[in-house]
Amino acid sequence: MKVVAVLLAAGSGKRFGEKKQFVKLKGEPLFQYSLNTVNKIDIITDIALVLPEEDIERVKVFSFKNVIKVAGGKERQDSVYNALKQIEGADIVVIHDTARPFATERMFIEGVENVKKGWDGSITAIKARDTVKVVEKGVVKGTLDRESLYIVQTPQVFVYEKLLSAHQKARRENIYGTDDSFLMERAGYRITVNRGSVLNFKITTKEDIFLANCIVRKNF
Ligand SMILES: Nc1ccn([C@@H]2O[C@H](COP(=O)(O)OP(=O)(O)OP(=O)(O)O)[C@@H](O)[C@H]2O)c(=O)n1
Ligand SMILES: C[C@](O)(CO)[C@H](O)COP(=O)(O)O
Repeated sequence: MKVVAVLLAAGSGKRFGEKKQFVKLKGEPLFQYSLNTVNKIDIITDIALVLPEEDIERVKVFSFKNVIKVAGGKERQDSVYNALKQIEGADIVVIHDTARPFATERMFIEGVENVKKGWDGSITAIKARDTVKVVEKGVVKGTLDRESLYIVQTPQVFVYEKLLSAHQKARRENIYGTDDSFLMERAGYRITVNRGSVLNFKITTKEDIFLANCIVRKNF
């Protein structure tokens, strides 16, 4: 069975202020953390690393597994689609933001196992722990029922052919979402969740890289 990891590192880092995927965390570029984790997972056979087109040639990648480099697109969703087109023949695809350097092997493996059991997809998530309110123009409009609220992360694992068709449908309809599960949900597929962690946060702003540095240096 061909299980391919699509590692996304083609963002422009608008909220961070620079391309965060190349920022060094304890001597290694951020994107390399996800490669290191995926390299330890036997069930993942191949890797597609998605990079900004202008960086593809110069970026050095360390991996024991076969890695193809793919040029990213304008939006995250375009980057995923570019990778899907390059990995024809995959059975299962694992989509992961390299901006989440602390995703664990377990998260990848549980996702793949759920899909092998028959789910169309499995997404890493944690239950909401804070109270979530709807606020419009500074006015609190309501409080959501926390019991059914989950904070969603990556890795997200899908049946390859189904994710490809969900992406094609979204492109035909000019729909963009912030994750791949959204496209699968609107195409009617059944998605489950696997256990995430608060430590699997996304490096979005400079505050996040400060936290990540504390974690890798263990000085908190
Ligand atoms: N066109 C894009 C946009 C995002 N990503 C990837 O998707 C993940 C999540 O995106 P985000 O945190 O939004 O990264 P950026 O797009 O770099 O950040 P910003 O939205 O602040 O510009 C990251 O691993 C990022 O590299 C990508 O591969 N291609
Ligand atoms: C896919 C994701 O990481 C799940 O939380 C998130 O939706 C990416 O969103 P962003 O807008 O690209 O930061």
